[in-house]
Amino acid sequence: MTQTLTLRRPDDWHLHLRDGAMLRAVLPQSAAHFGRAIIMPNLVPPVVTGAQAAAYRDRILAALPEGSEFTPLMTLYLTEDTDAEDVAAAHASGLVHAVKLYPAGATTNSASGVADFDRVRPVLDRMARIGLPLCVHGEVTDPDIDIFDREAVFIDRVLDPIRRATPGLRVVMEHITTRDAVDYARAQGPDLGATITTHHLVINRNHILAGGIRPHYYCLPVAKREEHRLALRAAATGGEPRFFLGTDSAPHTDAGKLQACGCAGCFTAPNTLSILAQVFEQDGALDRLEGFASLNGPAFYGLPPNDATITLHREAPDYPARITTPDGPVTVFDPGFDLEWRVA
Ligand SMILES: NC(=O)N[C@@H](CC(=O)O)C(=O)O
Ligand SMILES: [Zn+2]
Ligand SMILES: [Zn+2]
Repeated sequence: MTQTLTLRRPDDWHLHLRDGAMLRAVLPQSAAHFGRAIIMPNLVPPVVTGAQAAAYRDRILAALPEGSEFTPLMTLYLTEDTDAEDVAAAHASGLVHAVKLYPAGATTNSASGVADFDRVRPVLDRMARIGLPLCVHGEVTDPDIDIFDREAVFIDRVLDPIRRATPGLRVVMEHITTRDAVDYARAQGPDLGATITTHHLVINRNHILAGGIRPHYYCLPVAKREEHRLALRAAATGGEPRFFLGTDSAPHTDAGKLQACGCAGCFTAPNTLSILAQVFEQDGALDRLEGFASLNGPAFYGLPPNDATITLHREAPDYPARITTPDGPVTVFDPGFDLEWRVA
């Protein structure tokens, strides 16, 4: 039995670091294991302009623990008023690596997102020309659409039409949760990638709702039926280059999660790699973990893989059930089974 696993240092292609005290509390958790991360721009107010992204990057760098080698890769939050010139300049300077599309109202802090997709057409056309990827939260917001169908309907009604109208646009389907998304992604060319979270490889909707409601498993897009989880497992562990890790680690305080209308998001940064090693081993694919976590993402984003490596040992990891922050405790995602791999 393999006792030690060494891989190129992984990257996280979808991460929420928040700001202020929460940023300082959660950043060390990601910086301990990951080389780089695509930083989500859904702050309050959102990170819309290049100047705001530069200032946010500076706050992240200032919050990094001494000696840490973590590089934040910044994104811009697409609004109906986004200026294509500003986006292009922020990309050309090397600051911005993607633009994030939130359908207005789809998820946490998405009120400034896009409702009328015609209004962002000039920005999308410009992005296609300069090769800047669009990261997409893929759920429709129509209240008449069942929440478990919102991803599949988004692919048909929004994503595919946008891609047809903007040839050459590079798109990342973020945090996919359905067999429909896996099948769609597989049928596209190399200008389409898809991130998969750690928690969607582990939980289905029963984990949230059966035998009592478990708010710490509630995230968006919400976990679906078991058949969808199995499709995601096959996609993540199957070695196809279009699928890569984006943890969507999304910290909320327990007070925010545990209320009558609780926040969406799972905080997985502290134990993501331990969980992934176990998931890949269960599926007989330990040799493919490096592709998923460390190679496929950089290849899509046109960056070299990290030179540094990370080693895991077969040993129970040691992480707290919740971390303390000045804003209150934040519960770490519980995979529901004992973990066997520890990051050295
Ligand atoms: N995934 C979530 O459930 N929440 C994210 C937003 C997002 O990624 O949609 C957050 O910012 O809390
Ligand atoms: Zn999202
Ligand atoms: Zn997210």
